[in-house]
Amino acid sequence: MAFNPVTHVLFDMDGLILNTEELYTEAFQNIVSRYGKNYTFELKLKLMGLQSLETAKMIVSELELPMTIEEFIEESNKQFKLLFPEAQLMPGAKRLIEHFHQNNVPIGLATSSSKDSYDLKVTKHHLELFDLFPYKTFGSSDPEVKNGKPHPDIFLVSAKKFPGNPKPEQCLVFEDAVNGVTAAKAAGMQVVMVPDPRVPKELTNDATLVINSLLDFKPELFGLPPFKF
Ligand SMILES: O=c1[nH]cc([C@@H]2O[C@H](COP(=O)(O)O)[C@@H](O)[C@H]2O)c(=O)[nH]1
Ligand SMILES: [Mg+2]
Repeated sequence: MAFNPVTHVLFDMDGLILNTEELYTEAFQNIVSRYGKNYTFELKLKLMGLQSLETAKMIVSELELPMTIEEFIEESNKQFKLLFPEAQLMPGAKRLIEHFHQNNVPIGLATSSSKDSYDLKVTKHHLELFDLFPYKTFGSSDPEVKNGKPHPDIFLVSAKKFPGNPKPEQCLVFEDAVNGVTAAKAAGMQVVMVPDPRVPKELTNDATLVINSLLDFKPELFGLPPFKF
């Protein structure tokens, strides 16, 4: 399959740059275990990439938790404070972000996380890397992002921040989540998916390209500067 050349790149964060998907699973399992429930991967698949309020609503209702949305959010925040500061980088993320930076490819962050959640995940260990993103959009706290992924809003808002006003087809998105891939396609962008190995293959079909790890990405496929070694 032939890919179209691009000039700009947008990165998802959770599960793509940082291993925070594992940490979300741990955080939510810790809460729902109190009620003898399971935070299954099937449920997680549906809400990965959604805005945080939507996520909380869905978990409380699908698992029929005997607590309010507000209580669930409060308990989640306690878990996140413990777990997120130790988030680790996913394989190849640092190499790829630094490569684009060094080669003057404009990059933006398009995360569904709120700014507070981003701070918890990034401030302690990863500030230097995330400082390489001149443009960042926080989908759960940016009023311009009216609808979360799988709606296209976050990628359109993110693309608008680049100088020169690139068209959607000039932008390449990196995503791990099915909802993120749907959002990127709806925005008219090509999308490289790096899914969790548990994602059923038929749910990856909409991605322009599926790879196992960011280490496998070849920028020249999309007309971007290749790795020299
Ligand atoms: O197990 C989960 N995964 C992901 C999320 C949601 O996904 C968003 C992260 O998305 P992104 O990959 O766009 O940064 C978070 O804000 C969170 O609401 C979640 O709640 N639970
Ligand atoms: Mg993600």
